[in-house]
Amino acid sequence: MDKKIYFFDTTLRDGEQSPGCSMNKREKLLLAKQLERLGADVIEAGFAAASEGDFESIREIAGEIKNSTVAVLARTVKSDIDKAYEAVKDAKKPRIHTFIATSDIHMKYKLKMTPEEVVKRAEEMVKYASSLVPEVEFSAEDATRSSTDFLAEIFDKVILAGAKIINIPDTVGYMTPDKFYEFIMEVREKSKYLDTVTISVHCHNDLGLGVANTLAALKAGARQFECTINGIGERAGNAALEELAMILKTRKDVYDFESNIVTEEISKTSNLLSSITGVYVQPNKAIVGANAFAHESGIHQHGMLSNPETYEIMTPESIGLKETKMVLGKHSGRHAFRDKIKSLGFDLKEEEVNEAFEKFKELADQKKTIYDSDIEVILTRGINGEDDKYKLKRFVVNSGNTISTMASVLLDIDGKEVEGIASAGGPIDSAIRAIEKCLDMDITLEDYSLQSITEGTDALGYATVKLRYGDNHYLGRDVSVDVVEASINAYLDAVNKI
Ligand SMILES: CC(=O)SCCNC(=O)CCNC(=O)[C@H](O)C(C)(C)COP(=O)(O)OP(=O)(O)OC[C@H]1O[C@@H](n2cnc3c(N)ncnc32)[C@H](O)[C@@H]1OP(=O)(O)O
Ligand SMILES: CC(C)C(=O)C(=O)O
Repeated sequence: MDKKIYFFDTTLRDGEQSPGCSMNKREKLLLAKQLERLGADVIEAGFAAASEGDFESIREIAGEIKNSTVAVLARTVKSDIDKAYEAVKDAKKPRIHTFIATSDIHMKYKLKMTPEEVVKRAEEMVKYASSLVPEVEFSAEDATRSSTDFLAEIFDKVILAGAKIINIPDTVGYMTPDKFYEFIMEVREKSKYLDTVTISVHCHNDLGLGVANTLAALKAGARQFECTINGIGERAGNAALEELAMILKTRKDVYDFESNIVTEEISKTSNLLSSITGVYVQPNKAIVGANAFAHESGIHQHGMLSNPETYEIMTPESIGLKETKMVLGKHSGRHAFRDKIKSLGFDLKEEEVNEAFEKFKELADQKKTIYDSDIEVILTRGINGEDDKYKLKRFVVNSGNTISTMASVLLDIDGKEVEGIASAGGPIDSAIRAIEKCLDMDITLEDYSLQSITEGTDALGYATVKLRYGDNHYLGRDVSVDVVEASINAYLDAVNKI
């Protein structure tokens, strides 16, 4: 059998049926162009009869896209097909995709048509669409809850009427991989002509099996997949294009097929869709999630640094990412920490690395995410201070909107404990005054500033203090997630310099 797999992307049609994923004309065109760069064989641009806006978007996409087929969806209704034709007639490679439901429940309750009427309608409309464009696809909606005898019958009729692609959608995501394989094989056996056209599948993800069912269909002879970027689509979505593309690439030993997908465009396409719709994928989403190529735990990071294949079956470059992310956090070890230090340009002795590592672990216990700037601060500020004469032992600040602020600071001054208590404008002011009470020195606070230097509400506060003592000026700095602590230590840093 043919080894070529046709990727039919329906992000702009079924994907757009996801609540919150509507796109305007400009956005649809932007995405269509990116899908073309990604190598989608077919781009289903929309449902022309749905609205004037959708019609116009499809028309514009049809005029711009040259390398992919531009498909448009239509019910087996003449006016839908006319509208669909008007929308894609200028495309270099147009396709009309028409569908009608074939399961008993859909025919009886939704269409209110007999099976005979459904077959007749499908046959007539496929014939009509085939008189307009060279490529017509027919879908049997809710195929997987339809009788295989009935499917074989309707497929044979529409193939004779001109359908070139027959789609077997798992409309409600009811299939399991083994069952879907058997189902397709059974329809193929019962149909006279199905093997003369391209078999397609369109799997929904209601049971989380969209991709698995698509792969089973591939084994059963399907050669076109209908899928969407990030797996968006009606209800739980459709089979995710990026997952299918990377499965075919990574497990070529199991699925020896060819496709046109340029996998290096995957990350870009996924990001573009998210930024257009505002619907972002969960961090652990396969292939395109923020954590798909990120490692936090020490044992994994050590393995990755020794040989990336220890924990990665695909390279980040293969989906268009620059590199694997080594996320430093409380599960990280010295190997990754040392590597990060080097990449930030620091050349430290082993004892300094160990000392900084301890500080980093302390910080990681307090902060969810450790940014490069956090590490830089630890490296520039956090690895000295042991020989200081003035050290903070403890501080307590009482503050609120209905009480006056009170700070108590306990210092270790040359091995002796000295406590100061003060009440002033706010927590930082009170703490500084409390320190001043501990010191028998004529110091003037000339300047003070506090900056958030990392991200998030748990960001590190960077305090800078400028003191005058005699004729000289002394600068002190410190950093902490607690801004009062950072301020006290910055003050003491300057005092120690005195
Ligand atoms: C499984 C899928 O994803 S199928 C695609 C689903 N996508 C969409 O529905 C998005 C676009 N749809 C729309 O904008 C609207 O539904 C329209 C414009 C197509 C039709 O709107 P309305 O005329 O107001 O009809 P409404 O949507 O309420 O009902 C659907 C009608 O189409 C009929 N119908 C449904 N599917 C088909 C079909 N494949 N072929 C023929 N008729 C169909 C229904 O029986 C119903 O007919 P009725 O109005 O005579 O009762
Ligand atoms: C129109 C068809 C292909 C569809 O979207 C479905 O059955 O889910």
